[in-house]
Amino acid sequence: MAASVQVPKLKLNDGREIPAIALGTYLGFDANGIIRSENHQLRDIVTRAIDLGFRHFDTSPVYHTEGEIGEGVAGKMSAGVVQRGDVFVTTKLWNTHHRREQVPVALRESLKNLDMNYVDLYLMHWPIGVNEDYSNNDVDFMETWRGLEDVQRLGLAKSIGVSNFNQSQLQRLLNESSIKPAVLQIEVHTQMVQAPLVSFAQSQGLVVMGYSPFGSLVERFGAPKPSSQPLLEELAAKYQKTPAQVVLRWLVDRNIIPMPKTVNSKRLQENINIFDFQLEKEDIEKINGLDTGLRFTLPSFWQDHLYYPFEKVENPIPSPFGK
Ligand SMILES: NC(=O)C1=CN([C@@H]2O[C@H](COP(=O)(O)OP(=O)(O)OC[C@H]3O[C@@H](n4cnc5c(N)ncnc54)[C@H](OP(=O)(O)O)[C@@H]3O)[C@@H](O)[C@H]2O)C=CC1
Ligand SMILES: O=C1CO[C@H](CO)[C@@H](O)[C@@H]1O
Repeated sequence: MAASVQVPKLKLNDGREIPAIALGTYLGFDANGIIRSENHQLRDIVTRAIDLGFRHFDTSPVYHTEGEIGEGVAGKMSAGVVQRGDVFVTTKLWNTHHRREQVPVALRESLKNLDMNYVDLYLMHWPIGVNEDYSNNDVDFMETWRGLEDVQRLGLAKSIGVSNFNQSQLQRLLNESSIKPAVLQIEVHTQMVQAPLVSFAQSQGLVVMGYSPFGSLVERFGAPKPSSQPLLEELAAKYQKTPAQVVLRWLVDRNIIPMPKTVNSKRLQENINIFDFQLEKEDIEKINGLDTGLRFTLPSFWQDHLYYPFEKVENPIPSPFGK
């Protein structure tokens, strides 16, 4: 059996610590909507991940993976491998629950799915509020934030933060919040380097979590495979690592928490074996140079929403959620 990796931790502005890599658990999307785990695939990968040293799991009620994360963690707790305090669980508030009084209701539902009595980190998934039928509403994300402050005070979430906020939204949140956000979760990969937003958030004391770290590597939307990216191949040979490991380390060396998703045991092991090397500064800069500003998560169907965080496009894609 592979040895367990000792994952370092970063300090949050609320005094707590957060493991420096998380396992992503969004299984993707097909014609039937969000793909669900079958045959306990996700529970088993969480179990394996704990054996390998992963201690941080990222989910959301829209991923339908909270239940199997809870089962995987509970199994390892029963086996005496970890205690609840050794594991860091991040989940998110979905857009249909942005009114202040809906926040504890939504989090209690997530806790029921997880079979836990608190989460380590609760993130506002988007600054965008929608009604049950997915029509837009104009609930101010500051109202929603008051709800996140409430659940932290109630002890249901140890730390709170946001995802998919742009810089001006984050600035407003910092100006108007009673409890400052501890984390900003955004898309970060070699084609979406996010230098200005990352440095702004870090300068304000937030820890940045980078989602879709392989966004530009995997073969989707015609993007090249890792092996076809000459710079990453070259660096992989230099550091005796794989291109995927070089990319994950590039995030770690920028003090960003990578959150790679895999349901493959071999790649799981590959993705956590990144704490025994470090990229030289000039190599970090070379990778920064791959930036094209390409977003994979671009929900342009929400672009007429008052709090849509990204640039608008000419032809918005149809919404996969209701109307
Ligand atoms: N806050 C937000 O709005 C968002 C948050 N997220 C979070 O971030 C996580 C990660 O992002 P995600 O979009 O899933 O994409 P990733 O960038 O993690 O890419 C996942 C893909 O990469 C493959 N892969 C994993 N490891 C390797 C490797 N070592 N070499 C080659 N290919 C590999 C996976 O395949 P396989 O499984 O077969 O290995 C899968 O196809 C999500 O799971 C979710 O938790 C994601 C999107 C938005
Ligand atoms: O986290 C995410 C992944 O999937 C969701 C649904 O497709 C996205 O909206 C979201 O940001």
